[in-house]
Amino acid sequence: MSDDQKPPPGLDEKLSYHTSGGLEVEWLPPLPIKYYTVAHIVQNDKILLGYKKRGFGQGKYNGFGGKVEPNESSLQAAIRELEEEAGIKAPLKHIGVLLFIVNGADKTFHIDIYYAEEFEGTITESDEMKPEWFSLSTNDKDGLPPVPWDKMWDTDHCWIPLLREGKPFRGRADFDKGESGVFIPRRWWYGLLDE
Ligand SMILES: Nc1nc2c([nH]c(=O)n2[C@H]2C[C@H](O)[C@@H](COP(=O)(O)OP(=O)(O)OP(=O)(O)O)O2)c(=O)[nH]1
Repeated sequence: MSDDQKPPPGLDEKLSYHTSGGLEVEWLPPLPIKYYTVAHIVQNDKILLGYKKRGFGQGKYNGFGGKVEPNESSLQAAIRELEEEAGIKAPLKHIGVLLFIVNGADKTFHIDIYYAEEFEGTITESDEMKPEWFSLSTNDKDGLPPVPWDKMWDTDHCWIPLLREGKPFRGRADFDKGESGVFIPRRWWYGLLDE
């Protein structure tokens, strides 16, 4: 197996190589794990994302999520965060894991990634997120804007398309933090879970 095909430290399941980058640098050393969630509504060719108004990742578009609290499961946290941040309830399905590490930080983010094709309730803006629909298709018929990749976490383009296909995946993305506080992707790897 060539170096780029080999899963990174921390991903122990049986995976088929999907994509990678930043191979010229080493993976960052392991750090204690903290659990997070991120959830998306995906309906055919459209995806619901939120513009993050404050906190970590401010100014970026992302799915809805946050920290898993001590007395809840990851799925419970994902459902709670989706309701708090977008005002809706959805039958979320687990599809991916992203290990996210920032150079110089004190923890590894283990991010459980969820999606659902349906939801209940009215999509509502919250203090933290402004929800908006985007098109995953290159020739959208509904007049929706395309997914704003340049305003999202770098490397999300590696796995967002897998949500539409319902393909389980695992990945790792290490980032450096630039002087102006921008996050610069350092090394990343994504694989599909062997079914
Ligand atoms: N799509 C994507 N999401 C990421 C990446 N890195 C990263 O931390 N996230 C997500 C995981 C969490 O949903 C969110 C960080 O959690 P947060 O900062 O919102 O958590 P929080 O404690 O403020 O949230 P909360 O529990 O107070 O609502 O960002 C990434 O590379 N891609």
